Amino acid sequence: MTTTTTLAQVYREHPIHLRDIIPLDFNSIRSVPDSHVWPISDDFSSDHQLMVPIIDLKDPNAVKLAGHACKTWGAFQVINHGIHLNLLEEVESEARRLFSLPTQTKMKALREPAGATGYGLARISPFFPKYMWHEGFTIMDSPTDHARALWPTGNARFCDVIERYQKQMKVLAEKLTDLILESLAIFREDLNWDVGSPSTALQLNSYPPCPNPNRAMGLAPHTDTSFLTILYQGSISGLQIFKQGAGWISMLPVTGALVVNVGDLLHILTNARFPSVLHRAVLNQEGSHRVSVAYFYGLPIECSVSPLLKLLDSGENPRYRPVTVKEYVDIKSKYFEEPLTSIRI
Ligand SMILES: C=C1C[C@]23C[C@H]1CC[C@H]2[C@@]12CCC[C@@](C)(C(=O)O1)[C@H]2[C@@H]3C(=O)O
Ligand SMILES: O=C(O)CCC(=O)C(=O)O
Ligand SMILES: [Fe+2]
Repeated sequence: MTTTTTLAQVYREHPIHLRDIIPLDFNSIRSVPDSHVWPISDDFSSDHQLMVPIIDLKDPNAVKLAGHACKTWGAFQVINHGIHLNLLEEVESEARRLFSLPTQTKMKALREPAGATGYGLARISPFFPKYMWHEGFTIMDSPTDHARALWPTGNARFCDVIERYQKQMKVLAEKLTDLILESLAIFREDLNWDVGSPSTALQLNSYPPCPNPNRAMGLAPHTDTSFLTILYQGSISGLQIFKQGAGWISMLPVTGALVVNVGDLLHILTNARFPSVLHRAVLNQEGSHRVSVAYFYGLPIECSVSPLLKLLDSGENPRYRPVTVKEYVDIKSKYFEEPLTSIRI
């Protein structure tokens, strides 16, 4: 019998300290403690007029537009993506219901130090000197075990909504992957992706109202360890992407739209032609409770990823050595800064 590693198992090999998992009790806090104060940055509230592209998936030019957006922005928003607004609203409302539970209930689903799923701070917390104004809930595969811990009875609605969302996100992620590959004139046969099923994860993010939103950080700058990420951010702004030469740019919410981010695996595959986008979440000035839902779509864990030779111009060398997804997740868990530099040739 062959045993296949899962994404959750890879993260299990990188345990983190409980103090980097347990969020603040945001309900009872009246001021920002020093542990959560970040240096003031003038670009917290970006006022750039630049607009990240919004692509209609039914547009006959969608392939070209997606390629251009990946190249120049590393992100775009999609409309007409086939996911009903109803389901988006349901998943947001289930996320809100979860994060509104009393702290001691949420602690029943706390992520274990050597675990990948459950309630807790973002995995990247240990890499920053200050804590984030954030609580998250990570789901890989089935939501049932954690849901039962939170709601011993009456968890059917949560599980039903999450499972429907996971299924539909997978279909959309595959559609977007085909679109992006087509923009590069790459066929699936050029790839070695048949070595297992895609590695996926669903992350519910919560940014509670903050007494001093300019001094705290929602989610610190990072790139996603995925091929692509599909994010639903509801109607409250907070997501910013970093654009070389322009700085931090707000990704303004568009009703029913989904944000697509280029992740590190697509970056490696395209030899940085489609660079993974640095992004962060800043806090809401009006004191609203922001919630977002991210679906990480990755390649099979045993899949080897390297720059596609077909994409290289004459004289262009591959910048990265081949890595398996497992190896890359390992590297990123150890060297959060510059993980891509550590695999440079
Ligand atoms: C499949 C993934 C992707 C993870 C790790 C694991 C589960 C949770 C994801 C996030 C979600 C929040 C931001 C991030 C940076 C974090 O801290 O946890 C993400 C990270 C990554 O993209 O690396
Ligand atoms: O909440 C957001 O807008 C960003 C979330 C994010 O970047 C993530 O979950 O990886
Ligand atoms: Fe992210």
